[in-house]
Amino acid sequence: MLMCCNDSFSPTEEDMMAIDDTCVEADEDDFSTDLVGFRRSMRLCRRRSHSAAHPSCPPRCPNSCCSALGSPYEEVVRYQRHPQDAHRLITLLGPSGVGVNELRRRLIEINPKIFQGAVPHTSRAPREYEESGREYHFISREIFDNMIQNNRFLEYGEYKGSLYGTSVESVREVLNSGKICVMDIEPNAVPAVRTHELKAYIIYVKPPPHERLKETRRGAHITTNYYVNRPFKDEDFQEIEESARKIESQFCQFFDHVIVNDELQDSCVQMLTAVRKAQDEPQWVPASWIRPTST
Ligand SMILES: Nc1ncnc2c1ncn2[C@@H]1O[C@H](COP(=O)(O)OP(=O)(O)OP(=O)(O)O)[C@@H](O)[C@H]1O
Repeated sequence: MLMCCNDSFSPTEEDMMAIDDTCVEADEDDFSTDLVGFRRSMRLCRRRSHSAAHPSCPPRCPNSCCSALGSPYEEVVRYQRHPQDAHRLITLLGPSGVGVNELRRRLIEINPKIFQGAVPHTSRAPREYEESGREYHFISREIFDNMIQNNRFLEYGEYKGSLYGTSVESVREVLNSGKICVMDIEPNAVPAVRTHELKAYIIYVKPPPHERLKETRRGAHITTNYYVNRPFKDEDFQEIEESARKIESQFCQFFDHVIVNDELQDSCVQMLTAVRKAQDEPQWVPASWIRPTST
């Protein structure tokens, strides 16, 4: 368990042991196909996802998102979250297959009293064991479309004929409960989460050098558009590396922290430290988050 005093926390020896336990448990975990499907459907659909905020941003966007994407410069100021303020949204970003989902899952597993994911929405029918508001908010396609029109999603996409998306409201719900919301995003959602309200802290998950990538993923399995849980192949590593290069070349200015996902346990420790710093220590953020400009 993590200590959490006055909204701050710091990993202790016990936390590190919890990380060890989590890692061992997770290694031994044999995820059911359904659970894999649950985790994957959001991520796979995100590969073809859209960000709701981008097209709707006014020319002088107060969120400094669109303008920052197109400009090499952005005015920044030092910001420290007040203990009474909502936590910053923690977002994990990285090439598909690098381990973004694994890290997010482990972080929440380490201390679900502190970390939580936002409940996504979907237009697909619930399965027998699913409960609306727990796995997903199950809504009709019509309502989903309506929410898209009203810019209620941070990102959304279609997978196997159903829509999936994460709404600002779902993230807000977690933040309002006092927990730290952890979300994995696709690059095109960067503008949507970089807002005055969410103050997203973006952790980029980077693949390690080629040989280490191959070595560490020797016993691991990947889920692609066509296969659930098959061993990694050389082309997967090449795809991860190629995708990493593209993300880095286009989005590196938005990375608040970079984790090279080599050994999982090290990555978990690094992630905990980064998350604590994001919440409790001064960070550079866009000036417009602190002094929103009038439009
Ligand atoms: N550091 C690591 N060492 C060994 N295996 C890892 C490591 N990180 C992740 N994995 C494994 O790699 C596989 C892919 O990870 P994960 O599902 O988190 O990928 P992802 O980045 O979310 O991509 P996708 O979009 O395909 O879901 C999983 O089986 C995971 O357990």
